[in-house]
Amino acid sequence: MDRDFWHRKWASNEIGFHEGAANPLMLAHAGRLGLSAGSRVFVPLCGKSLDLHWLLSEGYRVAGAELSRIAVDQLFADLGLTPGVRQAGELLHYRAPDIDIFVGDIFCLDSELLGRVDAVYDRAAFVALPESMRTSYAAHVTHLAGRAPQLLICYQYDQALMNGPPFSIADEEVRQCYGQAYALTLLARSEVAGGFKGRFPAVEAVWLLQ
Ligand SMILES: C[S@@+](CC[C@H](N)C(=O)[O-])C[C@H]1O[C@@H](n2cnc3c(N)ncnc32)[C@H](O)[C@@H]1O
Repeated sequence: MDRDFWHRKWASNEIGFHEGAANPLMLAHAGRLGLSAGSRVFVPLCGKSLDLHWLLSEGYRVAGAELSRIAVDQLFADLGLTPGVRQAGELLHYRAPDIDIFVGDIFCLDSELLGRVDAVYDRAAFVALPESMRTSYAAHVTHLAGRAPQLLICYQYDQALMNGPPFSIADEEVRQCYGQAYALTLLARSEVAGGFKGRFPAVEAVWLLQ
């Protein structure tokens, strides 16, 4: 998945991954991240997710990284916020009270620019990347977050039935990518209602990384 793939998706509004409400698994399990008012949650590959709206409404601060400026413009419009925008190295930094979004390749983001992170919420980010990128993505996010706890949601399905993204992630891969830096707890496995894209069975696995 190169950058053009995602830019094309946003340009043609082919964003089937975007959910029309806050993610139920996040709502069910975010409590395990030990957040308190003012905690800053990093959402890698955030798109224009309504999960960010929910995090803000709960009194948390949000930082995100997203390749597409279309997505981030829509995110701020949906939030009813007018961001300040500045160039930050190779990235654009969109900011408004309690929210910072870094627009560009997440691999250009460093921990100094990102700032304090109390937790990471990863939905449709790790699973959006091909296997060849996932090890370096996991290491990068772990480093950016200073090993802050993470809530990670992964799909599991028969990869022979569909090319990703989203990709199917075996438990073993989560352990390989994150097991050195974190203690891992599998919080839940949840059947995707009606199957994946209505075509075949799939499960979502929710991991807590501490
Ligand atoms: C499957 S979408 C998920 C978006 C969001 N997490 C959600 O739940 O709706 C993956 C997102 O990652 C973004 N993306 C892909 N590669 C990226 C990269 N290298 N750096 C930053 N964002 C990237 C894409 O533009 C896309 O919006």
